[in-house]
Amino acid sequence: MLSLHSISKDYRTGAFGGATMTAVRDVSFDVGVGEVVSLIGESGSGKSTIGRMILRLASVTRGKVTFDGADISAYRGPALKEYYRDVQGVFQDPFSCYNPVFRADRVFAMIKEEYFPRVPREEWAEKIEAAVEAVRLNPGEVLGKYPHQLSGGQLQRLLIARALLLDIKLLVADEITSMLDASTRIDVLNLLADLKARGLGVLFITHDLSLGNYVSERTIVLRRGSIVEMGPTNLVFGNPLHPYTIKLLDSVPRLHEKWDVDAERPAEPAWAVEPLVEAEPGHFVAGYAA
Ligand SMILES: Nc1ncnc2c1ncn2[C@@H]1O[C@H](COP(=O)(O)OP(=O)(O)OP(=O)(O)O)[C@@H](O)[C@H]1O
Repeated sequence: MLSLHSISKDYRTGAFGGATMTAVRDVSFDVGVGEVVSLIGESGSGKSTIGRMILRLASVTRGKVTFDGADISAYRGPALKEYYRDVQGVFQDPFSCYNPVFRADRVFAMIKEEYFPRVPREEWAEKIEAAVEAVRLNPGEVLGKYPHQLSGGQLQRLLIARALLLDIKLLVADEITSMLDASTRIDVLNLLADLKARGLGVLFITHDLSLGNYVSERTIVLRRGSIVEMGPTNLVFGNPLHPYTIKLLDSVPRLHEKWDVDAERPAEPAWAVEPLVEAEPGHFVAGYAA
């Protein structure tokens, strides 16, 4: 379904844009139909940049992203609109996606105008109810409410319901649980399991290793823009082989801390991007030597 072919992203930095920094380097992976894949790494490792490139919110500097075999960079106008029928993103901060002046379900009206202008009002109302129920919300409790009358978890689920109205094939979920409290977080994770059961593919972007372990069948560990380890989640968690993954697993309680680039650099002067080696079937580790 979705394939990343050696994609890289350079950002221009410096006062006059004269310098560049490579935020993502030679990243390749696939997300299959109905597959949940976790993309894990510390803050600044390039996870969101990858999500944004998949969603066409950031350009790809080198390499390409294909969906069902077609290069997505070529899509313009109607073709891009069709792409968004298949692929949608949900992000960290649900509050920022709503205008406090309007009722929260206005987000559905925008989809109707754009994609379903001719669907009759009653049929549309039924579609909305079904989508809202699919995200484990009670339509009577949430429809017609203003954003401030709903919780972060409810707002987040309404955004997922909006994506479901389009009958998408892939959801890019970027830190969708990080602003939720612990119990709501579990609800949203259970919801992802439901979505998977419906055949939806999910790229679950998180800095929280334990959440990745909970939801995904495949895990990709990103470090400074490069993949250091990837494979079936049980192997990556049960038999981590790259020193960075081992360190991440050891430091689970501290993962929310901002990664301090300058503080870490002197300790690892010789760090380089190493090619991925298949250490055991399906389990790839950068620079692995048996
Ligand atoms: N628009 C931009 N211009 C310049 N640099 C950027 C831009 N967006 C991101 N970066 C830089 O690219 C690197 C990767 O950022 P990115 O947001 O992809 O990381 P992340 O792993 O998602 O981190 P977080 O979990 O904090 O969101 C960071 O060093 C960031 O400062």
